[in-house]
Amino acid sequence: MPDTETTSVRPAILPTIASPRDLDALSLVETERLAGEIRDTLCNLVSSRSAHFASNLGVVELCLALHQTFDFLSDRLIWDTGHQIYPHKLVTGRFAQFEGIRTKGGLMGYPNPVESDYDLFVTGHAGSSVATALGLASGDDLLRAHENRWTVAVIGDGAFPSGVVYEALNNAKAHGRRLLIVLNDNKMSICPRVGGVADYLDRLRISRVYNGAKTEVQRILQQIPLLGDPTERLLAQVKEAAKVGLHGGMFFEDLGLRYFGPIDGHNIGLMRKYLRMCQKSDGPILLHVVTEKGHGFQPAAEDPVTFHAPPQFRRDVDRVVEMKKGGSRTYTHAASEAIHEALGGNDRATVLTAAMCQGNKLEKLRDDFPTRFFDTGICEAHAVCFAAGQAKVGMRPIVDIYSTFLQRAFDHIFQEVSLQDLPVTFMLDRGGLAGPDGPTHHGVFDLSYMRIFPNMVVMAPGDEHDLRQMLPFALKHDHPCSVRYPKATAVTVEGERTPLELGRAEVLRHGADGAILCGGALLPECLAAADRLAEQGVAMTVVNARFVKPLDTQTILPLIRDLPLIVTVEEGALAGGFGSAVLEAAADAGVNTHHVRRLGIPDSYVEHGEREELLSGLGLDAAGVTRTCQELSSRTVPV
Ligand SMILES: Cc1ncc(C[n+]2csc(CCOP(=O)(O)OP(=O)(O)O)c2C)c(N)n1
Ligand SMILES: CC(=O)[C@@H](O)[C@H](O)COP(=O)(O)O
Ligand SMILES: [Mg+2]
Repeated sequence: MPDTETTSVRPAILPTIASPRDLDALSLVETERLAGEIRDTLCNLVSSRSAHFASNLGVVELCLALHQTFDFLSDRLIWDTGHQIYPHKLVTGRFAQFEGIRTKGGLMGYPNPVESDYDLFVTGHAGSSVATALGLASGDDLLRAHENRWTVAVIGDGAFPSGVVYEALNNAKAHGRRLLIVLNDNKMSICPRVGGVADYLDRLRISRVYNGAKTEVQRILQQIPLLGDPTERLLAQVKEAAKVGLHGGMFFEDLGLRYFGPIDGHNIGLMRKYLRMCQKSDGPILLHVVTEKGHGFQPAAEDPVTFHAPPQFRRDVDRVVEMKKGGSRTYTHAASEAIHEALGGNDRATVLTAAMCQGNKLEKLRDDFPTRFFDTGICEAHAVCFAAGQAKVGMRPIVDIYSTFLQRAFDHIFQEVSLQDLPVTFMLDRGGLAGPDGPTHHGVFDLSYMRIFPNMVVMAPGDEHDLRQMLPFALKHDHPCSVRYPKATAVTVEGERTPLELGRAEVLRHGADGAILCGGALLPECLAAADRLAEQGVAMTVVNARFVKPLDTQTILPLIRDLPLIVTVEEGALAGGFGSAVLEAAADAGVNTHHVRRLGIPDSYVEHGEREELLSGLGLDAAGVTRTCQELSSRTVPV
């Protein structure tokens, strides 16, 4: 791709903002100018690498209004999910480091308390902000009520249907005396938001009740000065307005929250007035703010799906000149094609996504099988129960989901699926290191958490060839199954392959000096390591385990018994993963394991960076596997 065509002017105000308190000196006009500079900075960033974009463009004014109203060194702020945190980072002292965001060693693409006191939790999963904020508000109330600190949760309309939000709303009246929930409604999740809550929010935008309230609240707000004077007397009138039911949002009101809005989330002056009104009031409050995802950059506003996290692109002012092409074919493509074939060949097969239609490349499935495609919204627990229900009555649901997000549904995998022994198939995408999204998105626990459930078959394809066989296998198997694959280019290992059989591994190389047992898609790395070692005269056996459960003990145990060194390899947590399964099986069979080494993710969180560099740092690339085998072979003790 040619060099970026930079059309932006150097920011003048943004570099002077060392902390949000520097925003206090800005006039409204200067604040609006700053909003433009922030947008320009965001545009420049995605000219050099893929990053979350449209969501950030949409919250620039909201972010500025919040920081100009509250002091988030004492008040508390949580951005739900955290993918829209870039403007916040830019005004909380991180402008100078911003260029390196999402690169190894650079700023995280999500909130990170290590970077700033303005970030409270490392997050990346959606929906938890309201509950966490309620806890903060409650704790502050218990510990320092006299300080009148406010807690603000900003949550998007995509995240808002998450079940945990309602669990928190249910408690909000009791504990949220100084809780403000800002509902950022841009009519979008990554794809258009779906479901009854979305419909309700749409109705709130247009209801006549709301229009009446708007007029009334506007009248009161007109009397609230932008800066300075106390507003208590006016709030009494707002309370009255609420009492007589002039507001929309009765659902929230009935739960004990005060509902204000919807208001224009790109009008900084108006938002500051509303926020000040909230600040002078009692919580819990829900402020409904309407924004446009991609605001300020026309192509993103017109196509927020593509521009949620677009590939690198070159722009000319408000125009995309060139967008980096799609790149290589990934395991996600392979899985999506396999699911398409499955639905095509089996009327009982359905596919479920929890708001990741785009990420899982399910658009074609959605269009070709509209009655058997289900988007539950960001509601993973619901998706799993829903799948269990479908399976119970004879369907063959495929839950296509990121490994990390399925963690939300742990208890339902246990109770609704595994305990009932229902034939639900989990296609676990991003099983492994997710790259620039970092620790919130790395899918490194699924082998450990899936393996513990009775009835569950746990598969880890070594390559695309395996993956393509595993889905049809799962759909024929009358029990729960999972198939996990990484966010990586799909590879097919050359040579003759053995057909897939339950609980059977595949031996791809034979060698008497040791064995590499591979549990998943690092298989090409293991084969490359074996090649390098062969060049040095070390002949390694390479096993493609395919099944982490049931484990092929028939193949694996004799190797451990007979060969002088064994290395297990997996792109997952060592605790409880594939290597653990191998050690457990050996221990249970009384086989000595002193010469077994496990390679995988250690007991710590892996930072963000490109997947390849992270794998290399963990010794999980061909060079690392080779190194481990060399080290072991040089101090091999006879078995
Ligand atoms: C538990 C969980 N599931 C799925 C995702 C993937 N995801 C990230 S952002 C997003 C859409 C969020 O929509 P919204 O909250 O409205 O924010 P917007 O991008 O519109 O600003 C989704 C589905 C996630 N981060 N966490
Ligand atoms: C914020 C979020 O959770 C998603 O936008 C995620 O970053 C998508 O990841 P992929 O790029 O791997 O689909
Ligand atoms: Mg949204």
